[in-house]
Amino acid sequence: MSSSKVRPRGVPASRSFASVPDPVAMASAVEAFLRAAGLPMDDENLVDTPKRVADAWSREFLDGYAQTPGEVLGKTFSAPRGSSRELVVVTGLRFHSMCPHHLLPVTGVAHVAYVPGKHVAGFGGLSALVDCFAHRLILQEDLAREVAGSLARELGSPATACIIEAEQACLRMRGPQQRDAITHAEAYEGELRGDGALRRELWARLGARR
Ligand SMILES: Nc1nc2c(ncn2[C@@H]2O[C@H](COP(=O)(O)OP(=O)(O)OP(=O)(O)O)[C@@H](O)[C@H]2O)c(=O)[nH]1
Ligand SMILES: [Zn+2]
Repeated sequence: MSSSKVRPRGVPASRSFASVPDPVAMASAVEAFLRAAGLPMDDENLVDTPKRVADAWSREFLDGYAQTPGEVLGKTFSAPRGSSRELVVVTGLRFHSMCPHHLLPVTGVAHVAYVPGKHVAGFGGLSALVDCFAHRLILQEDLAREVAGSLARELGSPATACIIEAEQACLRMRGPQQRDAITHAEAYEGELRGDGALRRELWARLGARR
């Protein structure tokens, strides 16, 4: 069977992906796109562009499809018992992504919080978890939901949150031309879903960093 028929590891069956990335076919498609835009493909700055674009997209911008949350979280540790099961908050996790509608960049920061259940994650794993979903074609709201949801599942956590602040090139550079716009999205799971004391504590701690 050709490798192009194999769905990447970690891609849920509910999502339809025709194949794993094929950088050679991607490069030809980029070349066809540039030619169709009327650009001279013998220009020294364009001649290698199709390959550069295909490499960047297949290796960096879409590599999240080949990852699973469990793998990228890496080694987890048994949660400390008793009173130390308090809210863990990690702010300012920088990420980049590509918007699914215009294929333009989104850059931003994610703030991730959870109450340890059975396991705690290494902080590096939390950053990798954000990238695992950011490096797919995903809406910002879904990015927040996927991070909060997978953290709850993988760590057996009773409360998780992911808050995203981003700069969307499709809002800043085209269409509405809102050069200063910052978009916000948040997602909560478990005990953080309700607007109670834990949610207030989270926002107090997020507010303290500003
Ligand atoms: N909610 C949400 N919207 C997004 C995200 N990324 C891009 N968009 C928006 O999706 C919309 C796509 O709208 P369309 O009407 O199909 O495209 P468009 O005519 O180019 O839209 P305008 O940007 O309004 O000119 C745009 O308004 C984008 O700003 C995201 O992560 N979340
Ligand atoms: Zn867009």
